[in-house]
Amino acid sequence: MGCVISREVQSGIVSEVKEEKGLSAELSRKVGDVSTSNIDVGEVEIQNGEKQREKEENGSNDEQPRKARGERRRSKPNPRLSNPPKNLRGEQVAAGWPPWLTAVCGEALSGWIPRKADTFEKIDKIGQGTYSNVYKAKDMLTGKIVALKKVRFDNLEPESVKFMAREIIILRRLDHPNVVKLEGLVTSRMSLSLYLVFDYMVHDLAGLAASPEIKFTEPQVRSSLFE
Ligand SMILES: Nc1ncnc2c1ncn2[C@@H]1O[C@H](COP(=O)(O)OP(=O)(O)OP(=O)(O)O)[C@@H](O)[C@H]1O
Repeated sequence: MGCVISREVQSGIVSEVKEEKGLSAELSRKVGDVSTSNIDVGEVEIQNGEKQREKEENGSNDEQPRKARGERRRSKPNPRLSNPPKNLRGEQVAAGWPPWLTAVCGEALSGWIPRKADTFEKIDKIGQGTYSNVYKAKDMLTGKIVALKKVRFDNLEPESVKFMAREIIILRRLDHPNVVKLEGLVTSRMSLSLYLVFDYMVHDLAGLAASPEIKFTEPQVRSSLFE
């Protein structure tokens, strides 16, 4: 995302209806197993708990040869060590996020719900980046004008997904008047496509610099070079 310096409106949070089951499944497979169920953890705990009780009832605890310390820890799971990230992913998938996205940037999604693509009306294509096309659009829920950045995934390569995930994670953390704000994401549970929703900026730095009418002051030049 280039440096954009003129803020006009804010967007709402966003999601999409289009279902792309095959592609989504493929990407999930490539990005890694993002199973959202915690059932296996529960079963292990119950089974081990029952085994432990049986041993105590039979008084057979001491009959077993002592295992190495590390092995004992692995065979007796601590209920407090259940996997919170998996729980979080489960909640996020239930909320409508696609598993492949929660797998790569789940932490950056917290507090958001996905918006549907049909709640935006595209007005015009306004730009293109390395991994994206950018559209001016109207948020039909709020009436605000936003910039929708449609991310392209190159042959479902995990690297391009991770690249996009890094951008989301960093933008979600940034809160600075000179950095355009990421307002939300448009996607859905079975979808592969993803739009980032930004405040719409009337101008960008490159456009202003190219304009003969605009003269930057020295402090402005210093500041933009620093950034
Ligand atoms: N929030 C926005 N408001 C208005 N126009 C925007 C906004 N975001 C992007 N654009 C336009 O879209 C163009 C492409 O932006 P994008 O952020 O995808 O790519 P980039 O930062 O130029 O390149 P890269 O993808 O390599 O980071 C920008 O140069 C700008 O003209």
